[in-house]
Amino acid sequence: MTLDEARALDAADPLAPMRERFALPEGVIYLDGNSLGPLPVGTRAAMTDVVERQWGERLIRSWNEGWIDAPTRIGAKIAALIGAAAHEVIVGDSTSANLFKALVAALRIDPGRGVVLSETGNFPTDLHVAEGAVACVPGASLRAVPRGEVAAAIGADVAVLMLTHVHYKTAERWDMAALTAAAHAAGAVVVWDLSHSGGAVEIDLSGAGADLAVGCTYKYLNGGPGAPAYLYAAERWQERLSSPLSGWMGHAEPFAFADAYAPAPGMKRWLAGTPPMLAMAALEAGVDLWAEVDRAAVWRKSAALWDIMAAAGAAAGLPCVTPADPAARGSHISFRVPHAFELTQALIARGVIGDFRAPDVLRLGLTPLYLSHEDVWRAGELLREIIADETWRDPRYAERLAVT
Ligand SMILES: Cc1ncc(COP(=O)(O)O)c(C=O)c1O
Ligand SMILES: Nc1c(O)cccc1C(=O)C[C@H](N)C(=O)O
Repeated sequence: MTLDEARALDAADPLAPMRERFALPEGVIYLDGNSLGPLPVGTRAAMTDVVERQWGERLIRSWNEGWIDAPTRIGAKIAALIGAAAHEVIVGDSTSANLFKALVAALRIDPGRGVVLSETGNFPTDLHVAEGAVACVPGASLRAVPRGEVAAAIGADVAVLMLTHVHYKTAERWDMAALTAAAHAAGAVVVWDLSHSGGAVEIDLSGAGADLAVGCTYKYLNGGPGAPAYLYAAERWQERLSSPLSGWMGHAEPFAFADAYAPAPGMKRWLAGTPPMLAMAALEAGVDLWAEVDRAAVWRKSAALWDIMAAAGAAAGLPCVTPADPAARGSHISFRVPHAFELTQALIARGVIGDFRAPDVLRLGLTPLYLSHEDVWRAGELLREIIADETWRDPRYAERLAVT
């Protein structure tokens, strides 16, 4: 790929105007939208409105003027992105907390089965939360096996298969329909973590016959740092499952102030406490951008950006750990290299922000809403340069950071 070819792709790119909707700093090529999405321009006005007018002027009346329904309203918008029905998704709490709720609820379906099956090397919070969830359910236990052994390990004792659809480090993608079918055939349910796939790849929860899913909104949905996460429960499970975090906002009648808990119908039962409205407002502004784009164009562009960076990585001699088949991966690309940390820091010093995942992965997020083909081409050129001239060996780039 030449610079002119990249520019020709940009000239024909139907998503190119979306770049103006993000407040990205000058001189930065942002390849970390898979960890923290950038600020949408519209979020500023949304935050001003929620603070100045909704909170400042309308005060508590705002709960009846759109706040109380925000978790289901925003959930319905996210549902459209993940192949769910509008009434199957709710927004609230963190992905970690939602995962806990989903796992405990799923473990309680059949007390005769107690195993949560997952993969070793899953995102740490998934395994940590599963450890905590099994400790809350008598007879339950966690079994994590290497990725290649997961399918064969779905035995009669498995209650829940817990998988991250797109792997945070390698971007490997599970075949959602196949794994869901395999789990169902063995009598288990599946909890999918969509954190690295929501807004990154096409998802069809309904088509896959999915049971439960959770996902993060501060990555590809651009909801802001620590934005509330989402939880999906297929309609067929909604009245049978309830949340172990049985808080008042999940009650059928929160303002009856009853002593005894009675779960709300539908998805509201998964709420625990009061929704964080400032964060909800930012999230909604990010999610609303998705209504304006042709999603098929997003997935196509993601594959084109990937090809540009894969070619640059190959030219630089970097081993790629992300599958080449677009159907088998997410929207980031990862290279395994012993000096990945230093390379990441050297790139950041030159304006290309990616990230490092310990111990040896350089990870680059390819987000079609605000990256051009030229951006990715330039980032690839810089990567080749830094490797060729060995600037990454500068001792400054070895200084460790608390958050990577
Ligand atoms: C697969 C996966 N699950 C969950 C999370 C995050 O969970 P939380 O928002 O609770 O920190 C991340 C990233 O932070 C992730 O990559
Ligand atoms: N949530 C994060 C944070 O608070 C600080 C730094 C990174 C994150 C992340 O989201 C990490 C991300 N899930 C990952 O895939 O590595």
